[in-house]
Amino acid sequence: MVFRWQRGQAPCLELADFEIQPGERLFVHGPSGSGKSTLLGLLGGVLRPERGRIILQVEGRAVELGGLSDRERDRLRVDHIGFVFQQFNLVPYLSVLDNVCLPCRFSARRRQRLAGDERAEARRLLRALDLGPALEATPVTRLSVGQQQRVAVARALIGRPELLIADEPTSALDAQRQAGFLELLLQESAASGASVVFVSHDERLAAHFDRRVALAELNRAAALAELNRAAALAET
Ligand SMILES: Nc1ncnc2c1ncn2[C@@H]1O[C@H](COP(=O)(O)OP(=O)(O)OP(=O)(O)O)[C@@H](O)[C@H]1O
Repeated sequence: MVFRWQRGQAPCLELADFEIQPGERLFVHGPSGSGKSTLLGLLGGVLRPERGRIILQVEGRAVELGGLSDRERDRLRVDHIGFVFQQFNLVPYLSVLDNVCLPCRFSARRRQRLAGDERAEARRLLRALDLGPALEATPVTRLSVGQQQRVAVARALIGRPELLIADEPTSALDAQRQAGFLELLLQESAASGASVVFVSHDERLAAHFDRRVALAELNRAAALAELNRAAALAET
């Protein structure tokens, strides 16, 4: 699969084939600027590859993202993929509980999986992520960064999406809180059976996952750039 941000420029990503198993927790690492967020954008159908295919297994069907219209891709994303972004992207004027329930407002599929009781499930997730009832009605802007991160995880997991995509959600936490937060994220995603793709430049976090992969191992574009740099250095 090949992706470039601008025509005529070198590809940002040129990936060899790779697969993520259902329920597998994958850790992808690479230095800043190596294309981690770009990879997640492609997996989530927010970006389109120039060549190659991205196939998701949903409800026993193999769905190729490139074969869908924009609307179908949006629908697939909201029904089957949970995102945790670097900046969380919580809605500032909504309470904690309403932020967590938000995906269910847009997805009948997620509501169905919860038999329609999304507020009860939002509360269960918040408790599991160590956020007590006193916080439910609080506007998210009054939470600490660590609390906002956990709200973002609860929102991504509500309605049991098959895939959880997380983009450096621990970058603002100290080492001890990172470990606790990751345990919670992985426990909850395991409970809902979701596959997890988690990207970070911090390789210490890899031990928490089933499999780790360096983006450079997958990315021929990065490998080529590295070879060219090495060749240029050897010439000087
Ligand atoms: N919207 C964009 N338009 C053009 N180029 C972009 C855009 N977003 C990212 N890039 C470029 O793509 C490359 C990979 O960026 P990306 O954000 O995917 O890296 P990253 O590994 O996630 O970095 P970080 O760890 O700093 O978040 C960089 O060279 C970046 O400049």
